[in-house]
Amino acid sequence: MSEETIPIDYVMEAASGPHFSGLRLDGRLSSPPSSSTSSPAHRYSVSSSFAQADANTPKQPFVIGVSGGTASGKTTVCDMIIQQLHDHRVVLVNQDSFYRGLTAEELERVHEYNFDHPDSFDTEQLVDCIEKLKSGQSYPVPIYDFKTHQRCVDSFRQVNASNVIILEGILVFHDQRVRNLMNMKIFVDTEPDVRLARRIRRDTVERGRDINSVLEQYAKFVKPAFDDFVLPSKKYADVIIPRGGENHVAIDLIVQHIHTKLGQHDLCKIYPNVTVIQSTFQIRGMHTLIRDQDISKHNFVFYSDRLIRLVVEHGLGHLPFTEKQVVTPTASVYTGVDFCKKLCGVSIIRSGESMENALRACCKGIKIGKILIHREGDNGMQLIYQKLPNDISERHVLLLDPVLATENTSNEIRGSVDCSYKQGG
Ligand SMILES: Nc1ncnc2c1ncn2[C@@H]1O[C@H](COP(=O)(O)OP(=O)(O)O)[C@@H](O)[C@H]1O
Ligand SMILES: O=c1ccn([C@@H]2O[C@H](COP(=O)(O)O)[C@@H](O)[C@H]2O)c(=O)[nH]1
Repeated sequence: MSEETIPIDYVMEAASGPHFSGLRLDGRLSSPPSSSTSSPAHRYSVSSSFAQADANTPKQPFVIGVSGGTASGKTTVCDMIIQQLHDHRVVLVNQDSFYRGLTAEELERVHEYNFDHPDSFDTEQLVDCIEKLKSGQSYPVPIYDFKTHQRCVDSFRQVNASNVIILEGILVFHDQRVRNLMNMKIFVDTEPDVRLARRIRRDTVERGRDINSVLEQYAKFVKPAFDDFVLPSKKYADVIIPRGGENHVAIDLIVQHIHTKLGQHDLCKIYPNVTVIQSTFQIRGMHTLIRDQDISKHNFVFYSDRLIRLVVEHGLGHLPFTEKQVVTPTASVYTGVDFCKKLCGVSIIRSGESMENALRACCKGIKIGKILIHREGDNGMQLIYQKLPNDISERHVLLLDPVLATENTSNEIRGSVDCSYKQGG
């Protein structure tokens, strides 16, 4: 392995850091592995560069609060927003996860416990969670069990920092400290009788209740608390969605607004030669696979190749063409096109300085025509773009995702690009 490459296991470990959303296994390594062929300096600089990339993340996450009565369709609306924001990393935090959990005494008299009162939530912990996520740190969110009314003692959901944080719950607008953390507040407004019907079905099917206890709890606690706390907090909403998840128009408008706020399109407006390759769940699925510390080397190479192929194909689509005529086996003339320039591939580890050096080294005598950004790794790449030298002759540069900077890329893929460069550390 050359001085400039980094062991795959380490690259993947570093890449599983806090710039990813979603679940993360507890107890993952966060320090470099002890046995490795790369120099300690290399290993240290990769580790610190990831931490740095996080601290330097230019924008704070966009925090959306979604409130509404029980069974109004909050979760459904959140799922629809997440689906439509597929090209951004989004995490969903449920206020329910911050239920305090009942003491033995309270459990004995569970029918007298008011789960709809603000005091039943640990709001300090909820605030701490959102503040940490906003500042780019990950957070161990508790797991609450609606059947036992307890939190799991030995497990939690490790939520990582993301572009968008959605906080959902009946009382997320009640406390001013929580409201102040939000950039957008949505209230899902559904008729009480529809909500009650849904709640009866959901609580008997999913939460282990019988109809009588659901109705009793509804009359004693749920409805009064809705009138006292949930409904009055509706006035804080920026957007009210009647009919919840059925309201596709409202959800489309909200998603459009979030896209604008995240400034994805502005990047392309400011830098006309930047092209962002839209992410899809399929692409993110492959990124997830290659970053998994348990992936086999064979699968790592297989999925890396598939990802690189997407970038290469996209890059080829940006090359200029000239007309070319060929003679077919039946002796007719076919007028087609031929590339008139070549691609230059650059694989970069996500670090401001080393990326710049990589580009400078790679692009000596080359003018950068188009820059392709693969969304999964675009933070570092936006950074480097702003520092690019512009005194170089004409060629196209293709930036591959940093985690793919290994020597395992297949020859077939390597053959698609004119020149490649590997930079580690
Ligand atoms: N538009 C809808 N039509 C029919 N059922 C729905 C609709 N929206 C939600 N539901 C169902 O109602 C129940 C509660 O919805 P959910 O989105 O979990 O509400 P909340 O998060 O506000 O409690 C779920 O069982 C869900 O499948
Ligand atoms: O142990 C518990 C905790 C909560 N509840 C009820 O849940 C709803 C809130 O959840 P939604 O998904 O927003 O409906 C709240 O009205 C509580 O009454 C519970 O029954 N048991």
